[in-house]
Amino acid sequence: MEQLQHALSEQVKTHPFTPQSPTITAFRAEMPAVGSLLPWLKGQTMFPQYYLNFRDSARCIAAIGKVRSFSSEISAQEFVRQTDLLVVGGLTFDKRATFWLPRMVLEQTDNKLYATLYADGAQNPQSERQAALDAIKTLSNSTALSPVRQPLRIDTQKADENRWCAWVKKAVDAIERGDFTKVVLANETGFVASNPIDGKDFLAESEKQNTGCYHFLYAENPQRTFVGSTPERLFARHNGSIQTEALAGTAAMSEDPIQNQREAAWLLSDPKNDNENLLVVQDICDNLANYVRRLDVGEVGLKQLRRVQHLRRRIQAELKPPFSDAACLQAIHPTAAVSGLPQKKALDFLKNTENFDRTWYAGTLGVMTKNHSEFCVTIRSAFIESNKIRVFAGAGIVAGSVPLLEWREIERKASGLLTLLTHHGE
Ligand SMILES: C=C(O[C@@H]1C=C(C(=O)O)C=C[C@H]1O)C(=O)O
Ligand SMILES: [Mg+2]
Repeated sequence: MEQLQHALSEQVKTHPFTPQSPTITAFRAEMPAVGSLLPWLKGQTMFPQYYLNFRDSARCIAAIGKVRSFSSEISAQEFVRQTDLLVVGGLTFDKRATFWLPRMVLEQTDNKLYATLYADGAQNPQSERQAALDAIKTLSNSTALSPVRQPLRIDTQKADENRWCAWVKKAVDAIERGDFTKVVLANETGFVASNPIDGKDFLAESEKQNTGCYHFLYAENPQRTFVGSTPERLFARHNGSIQTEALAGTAAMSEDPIQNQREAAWLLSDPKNDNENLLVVQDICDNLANYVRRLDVGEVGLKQLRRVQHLRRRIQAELKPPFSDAACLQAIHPTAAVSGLPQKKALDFLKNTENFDRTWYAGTLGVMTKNHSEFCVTIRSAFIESNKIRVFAGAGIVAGSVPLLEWREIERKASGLLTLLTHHGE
């Protein structure tokens, strides 16, 4: 990190910081890859803080501070197109957009660590120079990660087993009446721990145990951190190609490989779960239709995790120019994997049934650049506030859904995060 500090200070010292230049300057430096970026992030006091460890590559981003903000996906995209810089952020479940250009971004790939520091020419030159120098100092801050295991006590639950089963029954009745074909109900459960839970420690433990996922963290301020480990991609775009997927339909996973295989065979042949998945395929394909010139849906496969396994169909498409991330976000989020189908009817049902605001749960977080953008779906997630944690989990309700089985499904999904606190790691 000293290497990065030195290289960046040299650049900042010689930069003119001309008054009222509208442009953003990016100062860049690189060094060989280090271990996890989470100890660095844990050592920071600058907010917002953002972290995204990608699912299918070694790429990982950690960012602090904010130089510019964008309250719509369109304005974020315009900025990215004009400047060729990166923005981070996303959309809440109900599509409120928050994107920003951070002050400092660390990006790690297989073998390199890149640091980029941004300075805004539209700001006062003296204060921008100072802000840049302050950001460079953060590179030497780092706090060792600590274990997170501790006793938890359940505090509040938006739906207990009985209420959940009533919600599911109401949904199945509405499906039988023909109001909609799928709705994804969710629950929020709050727990109290004896000591404060550190979001970075928690996520580091999740990275160890919940492999095969995107790991994300977003903290707007020191009081509240949104974290999670999701198996689900919203989309990844490389120039004009996008890769998305229908991830829906669930069976149990345990430490018993024979049992897991039995569950997998059942999942792959169960019509109710296949229907859950196919409705997501239909939703994504219909919503992308206007923006693509070719679209392929892959064969059904399995996405196996620590506590659950899912059906997955990969979807690959060629976008029509001008390859718009904003259009993709608006077209497919929230997919029928987290909302339902038809969407409007399903969302109305959720508004009248769920007794909490989802905010960032089942939203999307990612990064946007001119040529490459990637967003995950923020399920398997939680809010951490001091010694309290609120965990979210949902399940797709379709014709044939059995309330008690859907209850077990959401309890298993939530356990992916909760067992990090309550069980012994390896
Ligand atoms: C809504 C969630 O997961 C979604 C619902 C699934 C299902 O019902 O089978 C599977 C994966 C996700 O599409 C969640 O984990 O909160
Ligand atoms: Mg399900």
